[in-house]
Amino acid sequence: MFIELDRVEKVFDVRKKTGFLRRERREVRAVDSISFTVARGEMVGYIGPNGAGKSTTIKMLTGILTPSGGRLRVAGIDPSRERTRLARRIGVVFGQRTTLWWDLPLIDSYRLMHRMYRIPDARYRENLDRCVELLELGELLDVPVRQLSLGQRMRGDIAAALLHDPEVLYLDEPTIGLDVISKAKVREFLRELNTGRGTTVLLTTHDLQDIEQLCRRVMVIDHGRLMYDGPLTGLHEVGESERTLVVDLERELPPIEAGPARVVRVEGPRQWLAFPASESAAPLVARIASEYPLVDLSVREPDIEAVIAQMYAQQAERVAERRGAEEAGERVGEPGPAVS
Ligand SMILES: Nc1ncnc2c1ncn2[C@@H]1O[C@H](COP(=O)(O)OP(=O)(O)OP(=O)(O)O)[C@@H](O)[C@H]1O
Repeated sequence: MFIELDRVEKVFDVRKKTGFLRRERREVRAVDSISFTVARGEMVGYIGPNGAGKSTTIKMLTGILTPSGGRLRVAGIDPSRERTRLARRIGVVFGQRTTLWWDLPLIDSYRLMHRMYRIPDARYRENLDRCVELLELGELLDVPVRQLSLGQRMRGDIAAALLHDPEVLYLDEPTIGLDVISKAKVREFLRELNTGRGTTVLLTTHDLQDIEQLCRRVMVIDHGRLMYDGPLTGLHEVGESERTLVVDLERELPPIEAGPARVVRVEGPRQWLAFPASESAAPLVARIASEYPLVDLSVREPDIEAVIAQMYAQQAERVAERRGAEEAGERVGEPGPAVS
């Protein structure tokens, strides 16, 4: 397998100021025992709500962050140990940030990368020419990056990530904020990259159409846990299975025992318990209230369900808009009364 994660964890130690001199320490379990594999040449969607742990996973895959536990390999390499060696084989695009030099013309960023990454001349030329052609960058090469539109800059960034011919490309929101035409260009390019060149692609996005048009497989992460791994068609099943009870206790205590609910997260005196969505929360709440020093409590629907519902709603809206536009077009095109 090209990418392998075996019970990978990332725990952040966060210190929060709670008083003049007091600081509270708490753990954030950003990635919680995630296991998956990706074969060479696959294109996989990696989705989840804000704060689910997507970026943390990608940062571990690139070696920027070291896992707190578990085993992780990309092309047989342990990313955090051999980050430089791995860097030659991977490409990364963060939609919200650019790796390009803001004040320089686009081509100068590419020239700098050519030298910085010691890309052999022939390979650099060939890759640059291909990206310029397919991403339609020809007229943009002499334009300073700050003057590019978001869509142009994104295409520029994708080219930058591919100049050294990586075997795998990680994309974090590559179509965010782009207009319909730019989105289509980026998607078309990624499809060609994956099918034509066999580049493995891991795609993080909030846009269901990205997934629909590009990925046969999608992985869903929520609260650091992998909730679903399979074809897009099965996605609606996600989140239907469990709800979460968020319990605030008077003090830090060992994990609450209240089957069938199970504690999935503890942060100081706050505990999160997952329980089957089909069951009523009332008996569970009553039991915890009688056995534990309870301060506050709330029931949370799965975030991921909301995200997926939103993704589908947006898509439905787009379809409705398109239909509306088509119908309006038909009306305009309808023959009017004959004029003699
Ligand atoms: N350096 C850090 N220190 C402390 N906590 C962090 C750090 N980086 C991320 N976190 C926390 O880890 C959790 C997962 O964050 P992450 O950025 O991986 O989520 P995400 O799924 O990429 O979200 P988004 O869609 O908003 O980008 C969040 O609770 C976040 O606050």
